[in-house]
Amino acid sequence: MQGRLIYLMGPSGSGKDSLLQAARAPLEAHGCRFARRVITRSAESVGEDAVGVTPAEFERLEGEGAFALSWRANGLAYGIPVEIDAWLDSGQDVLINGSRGHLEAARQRYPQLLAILLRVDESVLRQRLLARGRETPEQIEQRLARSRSFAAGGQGSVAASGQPLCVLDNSGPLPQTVSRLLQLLDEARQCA
Ligand SMILES: Nc1ncnc2c1ncn2[C@@H]1O[C@H](COP(=O)(O)OP(=O)(O)O)[C@@H](O)[C@H]1O
Ligand SMILES: O=P(O)(O)OC[C@H]1O[C@H](OP(=O)(O)OP(=O)(O)O)[C@H](O)[C@@H]1O
Repeated sequence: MQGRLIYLMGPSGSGKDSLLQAARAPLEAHGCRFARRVITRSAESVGEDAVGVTPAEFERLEGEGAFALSWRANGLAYGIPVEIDAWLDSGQDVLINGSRGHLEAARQRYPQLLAILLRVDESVLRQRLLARGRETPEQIEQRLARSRSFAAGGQGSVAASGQPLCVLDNSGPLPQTVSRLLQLLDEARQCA
């Protein structure tokens, strides 16, 4: 049986990377794989364990078909390595850090994907982004504005497609969100 693509998305600062790290061990114990993203952001930048490449390298990799999914946002390019297809084909579930803006394109390629939207109140988001210190205050405001435009439910928003979407709140302590994620994935497995 084909594995399931679990597509985690949410605004900058909602805790995607923290959740991926915290849930990694229990999910790997269940055979779930984690894709390492390729990003045109310097490798030493704070945050996730991604492969940092130059824009030219990214274009070359993309042209060679190295990515199962790729998108541009926040002035950066992001790629999910094509090796996830072999993992899915061998029946393993794969969890990725996705983009709200790319969700519909991702569904075209993976119609069975499980979409999970991580959310946090905007005031908490701003505080977390400032505390993380990876972006400038101006970049943080741009990310918050991007988030508001998705939340408004207009064209291109995650809510506009009418497709199933699980919402996971990360306003509370991270261990609580991890438990809810594991529970949600268990339920989804039983429905599959
Ligand atoms: N549940 C939580 N409670 C408190 N702080 C959190 C929680 N989840 C994430 N954070 C913090 O919020 C900041 C943004 O989280 P991060 O995982 O980098 O978000 P994202 O990957 O979605 O941008 C980080 O400094 C992280 O430590
Ligand atoms: O369409 P969106 O949902 O806005 O997503 C755009 C991009 O922003 C996030 O990445 P990134 O790691 O750069 O940002 P973050 O860690 O600040 O969330 C997310 O993982 C997407 O790659």
